[in-house]
Amino acid sequence: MVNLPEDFINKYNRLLGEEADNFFKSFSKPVQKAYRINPLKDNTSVLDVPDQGQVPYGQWGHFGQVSGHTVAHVTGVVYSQEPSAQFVGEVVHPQPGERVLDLSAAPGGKTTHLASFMQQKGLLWSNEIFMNRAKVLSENVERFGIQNTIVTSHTPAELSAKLPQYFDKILLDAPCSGEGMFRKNETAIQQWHKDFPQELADLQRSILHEAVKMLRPGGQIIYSTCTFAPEEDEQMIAWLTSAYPTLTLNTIEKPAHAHLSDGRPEWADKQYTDGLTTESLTKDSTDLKKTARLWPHLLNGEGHFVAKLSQSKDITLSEAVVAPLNPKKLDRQQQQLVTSFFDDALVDFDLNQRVLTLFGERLYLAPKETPDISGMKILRLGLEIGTFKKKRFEPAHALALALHPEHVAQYFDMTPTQWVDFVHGDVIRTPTKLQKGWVLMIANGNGVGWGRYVEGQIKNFLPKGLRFSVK
Ligand SMILES: C[S@@+](CC[C@H](N)C(=O)[O-])C[C@H]1O[C@@H](n2cnc3c(N)ncnc32)[C@H](O)[C@@H]1O
Repeated sequence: MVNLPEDFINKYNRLLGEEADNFFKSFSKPVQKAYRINPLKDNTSVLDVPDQGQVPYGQWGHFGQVSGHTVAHVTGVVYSQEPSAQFVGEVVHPQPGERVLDLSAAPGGKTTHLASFMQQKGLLWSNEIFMNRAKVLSENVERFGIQNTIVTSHTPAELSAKLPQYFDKILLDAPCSGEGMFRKNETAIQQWHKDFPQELADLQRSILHEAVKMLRPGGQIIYSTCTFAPEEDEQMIAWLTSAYPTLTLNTIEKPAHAHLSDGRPEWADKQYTDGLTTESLTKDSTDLKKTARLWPHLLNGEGHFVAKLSQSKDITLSEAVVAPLNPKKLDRQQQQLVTSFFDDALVDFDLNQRVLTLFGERLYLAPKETPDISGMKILRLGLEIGTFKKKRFEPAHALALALHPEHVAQYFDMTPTQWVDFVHGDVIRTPTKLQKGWVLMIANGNGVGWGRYVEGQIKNFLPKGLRFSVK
């Protein structure tokens, strides 16, 4: 049983009234584990993760627990994400070809979900303020095989200075007081104190100011938290629409079978939620009912809040123009090495609609929409193709995870035993005749890394940090 802070109990007893009892009982129920299937992969059938039924919204969510050492996880066919968090991506629902910003993106639950909708088309910009967390985000983007994502590590203000009115859709999955995660995460309870939601609300307001600057006329902003706190939810949206009258709240559809709830208009009144008055001034505002709340006592998942707003098409256009990427060209030797890699190893891999560019010694296929990135802290610039090493070119692990078997000249379909050896870092010996050169290593129909075939042996190019022993 979770040990809840007394101030938290008093606050929600007051706010929820008769419903409070069920709400508090939900904290002693087990956390519901879930995952999403990755539609970007060639084979989306999952062999080694339990399927305990579909999450009631979206097409990719299933209940069940994922282990990090399964084929499904290592090949990026599944992403572990609790069910309520899966609703956020459904609300964003980006279209292929759009420019989308995930402003607080680590570790990547929402980014991988948004990429599933975008089908590798358009630009998905995933930013995370903390570099150590941004690295984890970048690894998850790689495993998922996403080709159109730029991963950066900037403050929201640094980003908005570079990308004014740039995005069609912006998700702010905000840093929050995390009350909705109490059941999942003991540390969230320890960090909480009575004034914590208000402190986070101040931070969220400052981030939202920057987010709005990056929204194009007619664009959409989606704001989400994993907390019940009205200060960070209804009060935040009430503030946002009054600070920016050009933003209009949109209705979030709530299919009956999903047990989603409307936002609570009366909770937009801070005097009321602080218990300073018993009659809320905002109780008749129907607009805030358009937002969505996910309550752990009403559905199978943790606590969440989501709001969707549209920017007017008639706002004044920013005078700052965002210049396009100035791709860094290859020298003649690099050009030759890459051409022979593409000719020898790849088949039918669509290089159009993207820009080949060097970033240090690494070669990337950047999304066509990529803006000028000079001076930015970039961790990933679309699809990493490979690295120039003296007089040779080595394909990137990211490329192996993004390619389907039909995109390569030769692949090697591993048996379950060979997969165990491969993820351990071993050489794979095979009587199968292959051409000398790069081989895409396949597990259950999807790429898992590169091998290089020479005389009956496939040398292992799985990055050392990703190797493990299957017990
Ligand atoms: C709710 S988490 C994001 C979860 C992520 N969207 C996902 O689905 O995996 C909020 C993120 O905000 C980041 N954050 C913390 N302080 C921030 C700030 N001042 N500005 C922007 N982001 C911040 C945190 O590091 C954290 O990664």
